Amino acid sequence: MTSYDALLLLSFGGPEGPEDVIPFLENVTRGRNIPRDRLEEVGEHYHLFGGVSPINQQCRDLKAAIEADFAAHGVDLPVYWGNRNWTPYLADTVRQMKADGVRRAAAFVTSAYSGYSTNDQYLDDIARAREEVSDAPEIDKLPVYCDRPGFIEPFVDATKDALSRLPEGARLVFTAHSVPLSQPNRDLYAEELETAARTVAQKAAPRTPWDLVYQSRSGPPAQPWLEPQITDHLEKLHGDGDRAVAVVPIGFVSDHMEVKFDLDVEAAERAADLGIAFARAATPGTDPRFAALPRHLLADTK
Ligand SMILES: CC1=C(CCC(=O)O)c2cc3nc(cc4[nH]c(cc5[nH]c(cc1n2)c(C)c5CCC(=O)O)c(CCC(=O)O)c4C)C(CCC(=O)O)=C3C
Ligand SMILES: [Fe+2]
Repeated sequence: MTSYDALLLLSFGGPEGPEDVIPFLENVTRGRNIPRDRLEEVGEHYHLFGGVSPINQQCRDLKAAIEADFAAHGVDLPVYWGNRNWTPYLADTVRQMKADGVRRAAAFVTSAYSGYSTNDQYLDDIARAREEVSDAPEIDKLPVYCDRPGFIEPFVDATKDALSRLPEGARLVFTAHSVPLSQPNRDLYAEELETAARTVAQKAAPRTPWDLVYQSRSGPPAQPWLEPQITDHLEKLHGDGDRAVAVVPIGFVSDHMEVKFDLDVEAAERAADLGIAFARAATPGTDPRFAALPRHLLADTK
């Protein structure tokens, strides 16, 4: 079905204990002009969870789910896992792949969209890791998958579920990670998010009004980023008389820290202060339809 001899699961990485938090944040923000205050604040988010980001376990679980999907469908490819910002570091994974005799791998990235942070930066990671390993295997990133059923359908079900936990008349608020307006491919990222949100809204609740907003901005306050921010938007909705929102993290594939803190703690608290009923939709995580996506994307390759 494919000329690849391995699948590489490529992700962001996160700390696995309190002593990892600062070195992890330094890795993420190296050369990126993030104020020290912001770093300390984000460090506190991780410490609230014992210094452990959920993202690494989610990657282990997703890797196991992909392996199970491959096994159930007769796809005989080993699955490797590497990260940009924490162990297992991508370069170490590439070194292991080479040692195992892998020649040509396809990379499935835990980010569904085009845009710099969501696509191009992962391509840079692959190029840099390959430079560190002599005679490294070839690695092709699989295509952006924000429009694929394996990504959309789990969100449709999760959106229906979140609405079912709320009173009548709830609004839908789709949310994604903000990026600086100066970031390359920012418009493409925002357009793809808009399309994904519209598709999920139409399938899950065609008559429910929806908005697309952003979260987790960092950078210097004077630097413009994609807006509105979710917390500001909750205030606006409150002013308009809305009293229930289902929040759908359409910009993410798992319930990692940006979901567990920025939505489940920060945005939920703001909603509670405003007297807005709040339900957060699950991300695809290890949904079998999502775990089948690497196989479907591979089937389209030569
Ligand atoms: C578009 C996008 C995604 C979605 C695509 C994808 O999933 O890849 C994403 C995901 C994530 N972002 C994450 C964590 C962080 N992102 C930061 C900083 C930044 N993110 C940015 C963008 C994005 N980020 C940007 C433009 C910055 C500014 C610095 C820079 O230009 O690079 C910082 C620094 C502190 C802060 O300022 O917040 C942290 C700690 C985690 C791990 C969560 C966990 O540990 O569970 C995940 C999955
Ligand atoms: Fe981020």
